[in-house]
Amino acid sequence: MSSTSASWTSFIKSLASYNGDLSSLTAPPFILSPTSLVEYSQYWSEHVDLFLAPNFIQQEPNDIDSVELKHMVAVLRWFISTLKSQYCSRAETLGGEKKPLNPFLGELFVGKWTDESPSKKFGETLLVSEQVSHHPPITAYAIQNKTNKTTLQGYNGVRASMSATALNVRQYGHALLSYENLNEKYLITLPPLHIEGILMAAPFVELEQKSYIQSSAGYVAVIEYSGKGYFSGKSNSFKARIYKNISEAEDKTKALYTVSGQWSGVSSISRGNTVASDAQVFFDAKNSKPQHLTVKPIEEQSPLESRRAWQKVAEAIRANNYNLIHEEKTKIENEQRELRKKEAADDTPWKQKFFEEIDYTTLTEEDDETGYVKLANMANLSLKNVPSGTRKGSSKDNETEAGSHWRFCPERLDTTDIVF
Ligand SMILES: CCC(=O)OC[C@H](C)CC[C@H]1O[C@H]2C[C@H]3[C@@H]4CC=C5C[C@@H](O)CC[C@]5(C)[C@H]4CC[C@]3(C)[C@H]2[C@@H]1C
Repeated sequence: MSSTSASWTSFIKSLASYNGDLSSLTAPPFILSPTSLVEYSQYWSEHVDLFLAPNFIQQEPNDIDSVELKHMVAVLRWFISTLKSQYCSRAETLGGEKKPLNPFLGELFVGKWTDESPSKKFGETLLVSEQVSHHPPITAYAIQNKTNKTTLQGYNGVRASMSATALNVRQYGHALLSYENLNEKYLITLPPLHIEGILMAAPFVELEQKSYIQSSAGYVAVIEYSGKGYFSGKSNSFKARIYKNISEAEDKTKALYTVSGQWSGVSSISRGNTVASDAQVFFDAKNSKPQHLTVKPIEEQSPLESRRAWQKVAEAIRANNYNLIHEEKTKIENEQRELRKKEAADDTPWKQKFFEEIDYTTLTEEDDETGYVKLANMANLSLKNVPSGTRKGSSKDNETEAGSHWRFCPERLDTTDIVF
């Protein structure tokens, strides 16, 4: 048995006593990614043209659909376009899903997408991603395009549990998309997922159950996910239906549009609630090259920036040098422990740079300028700190703890010394 499979076998055995904290797992080096989880926020905008598309969609003279419905279809297309980068990019570049580096409190990842449009109508798009919590791990992010007054903000935390053969992951958090010029906002929830293939040491992500996109214009998209052996038998499958509002979503025959196929491949769209034979191609993930963001060289980065902070660990992982990985990781962990001790002694707790914690259960729709409360109420979603997309009153809407969420503070971006 090779050393790899020997270490993987002992790793699988360790999973039997998995305690629910992913960072506590000491996975063997070949399953470790040299990339920190704080970098995953970039996967929300590797198709900048689709992210900005609604800004360039106007009402046409003999349109059947309202312009808001046309924008809803465009936002669904952008969302579907993010999934392959979010959930398959490690499999494509590293040969399989990997365990990301566990970001330290305050770790930053910033970058920008340059304007690749022929007419230069996009302008620059900035990403700021910050580890706002270490226990539990929570990453908050904002993607801002000032030229078209378009901003995505959101946060993500995961809770995972092992079943016999898969790691089941519940995502906490949401994304909020705002098109200021259109006076439209969208709430996007995050689907549950599971990691299959762990026993064969070839892990990959499969999305499951449902997620929602609620438009401030009332339209709502309900997306159902499935993998091999479900309704289509293919991996990475989904069926999305757009409805006039959440109450009409109770009846599939009221769907205005139905989109179905593979989020990592081709999907098609047709009117109504079935996918007709003359369905049009909706999105083709395999033939839409993602645009990677530009990150400044490590020597120009601040000590809090991810690729500079983890540089030595990332090099050790790429060299498959287990002892050096452990040595360099321990240095970072000890530094962090010392910082926390000093903060506790001086009573100067760490302050998040670009985001603030917020309890939405205390806000009325009018008070909440992010628009989250109004959109969550429109979609009948819980405001509490429960798995993303939990319907109000459902069995999972049971948390007693107040709704601790994270909100972007755009004004802090204007005064920061961080260089993009
Ligand atoms: C089971 C223990 C273990 O370490 O096995 C190693 C395996 C690679 C499986 C565990 C890791 O799998 C990784 C996949 C990661 C998710 C991938 C994409 C996203 C979307 C992004 O927008 C937010 C983060 C999220 C949900 C990642 C969260 C962390 C995951 C589950 C990693 C697991 C530790």
